[in-house]
Amino acid sequence: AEKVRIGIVGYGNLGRGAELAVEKNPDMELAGIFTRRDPNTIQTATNANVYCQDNIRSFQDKLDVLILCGGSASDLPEMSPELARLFPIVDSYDNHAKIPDHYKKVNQAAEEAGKLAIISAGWDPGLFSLNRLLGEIVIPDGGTHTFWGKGLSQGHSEAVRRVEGVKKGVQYTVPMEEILEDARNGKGEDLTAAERHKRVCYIVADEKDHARIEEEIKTMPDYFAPYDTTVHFIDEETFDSEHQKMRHGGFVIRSGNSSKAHKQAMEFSLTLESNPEFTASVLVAYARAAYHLHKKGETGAKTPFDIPFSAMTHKTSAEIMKDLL
Ligand SMILES: NC(=O)C1=CN([C@@H]2O[C@H](COP(=O)(O)OP(=O)(O)OC[C@H]3O[C@@H](n4cnc5c(N)ncnc54)[C@H](OP(=O)(O)O)[C@@H]3O)[C@@H](O)[C@H]2O)C=CC1
Ligand SMILES: N[C@@H](C[C@H]1CC(C(=O)O)=NO1)C(=O)O
Repeated sequence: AEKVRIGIVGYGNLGRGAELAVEKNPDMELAGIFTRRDPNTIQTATNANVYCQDNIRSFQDKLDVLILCGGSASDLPEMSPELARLFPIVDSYDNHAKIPDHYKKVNQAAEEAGKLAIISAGWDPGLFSLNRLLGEIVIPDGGTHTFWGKGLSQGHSEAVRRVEGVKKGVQYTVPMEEILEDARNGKGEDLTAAERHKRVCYIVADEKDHARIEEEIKTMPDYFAPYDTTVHFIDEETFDSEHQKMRHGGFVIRSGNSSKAHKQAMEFSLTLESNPEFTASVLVAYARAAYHLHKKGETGAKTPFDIPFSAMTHKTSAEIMKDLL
């Protein structure tokens, strides 16, 4: 059977993860990696073809779906609507406060072009969103708790790297343990994410820029402003030796009452050795769905809530029926 031809746009942590994830899916092949940098400077893990992103329009008959791996802070708001006009796309846009705006812009572009776009795929937004909704559906009288980490948030790390003067940077999200325990006992359901987590950044930058960079990070809307944030400035060799891992994970807990007599609880958790490789694996599954749903004539922007698992799997409907038994 014909393979789904994938294009990866943006070769950072997520792009490298996507390159490896395509290899794990026999019904897919990597048509090419597109970058805004000089393709000759890019070393890939799988000897993939690397092209200038400016030339992507000429690939319209050479690939089926684009997986957009740019940053949510400033790349995807421009790229997703622009590329949704040319190809079916999947993105991982994760600035929660601005997802409705992103959806509107991408939907308009995709509808005008008669293309399908799946936005905000990944794990949060993404798999955690699906489990938050499922929890509300099956335990209507209850509360939902989301915890991330301790681990490296790619969205927050990419956002700090975009601050002028930051040479290297990462952000770790740290859940408050005492609140995590309460959540398991159904307490604290009205706490905000900022009341449940601290954010800790490690930055390499010139001393003269430290005060400005710290201020810009701590006041950054959506990503940092509501949180208790700590910014550490370290030298480059410490950064290179201590901050290369991108572990992450977390929980979605829904707890509540099915009657006066009984409490119920539901929990979905992730333990990730590589945040980018896991996220990319989710994006590849949504790329499969984008391909099949687009072929059926579906158009416009979709979120993970709109995508049936049956479109995300390579298995036939008879095979997934067997999975139910
Ligand atoms: N929804 C979810 O659950 C998740 C969402 N995400 C999203 O994924 C986004 C991307 O994360 P991540 O891949 O870690 O970000 P990176 O900073 O690694 O990459 C972002 C872009 O920066 C450019 N870039 C990468 N490395 C370099 C470099 N050395 N020099 C110059 N440019 C570079 C690349 O574009 P180019 O090749 O064109 O230069 C790349 O696409 C995040 O912003 C986050 O929002 C991530 C995890 C989970
Ligand atoms: N979008 C996040 C995925 C999870 C992690 C996270 C956080 O640590 O704040 N929020 O959502 C990422 O980019 O890693």
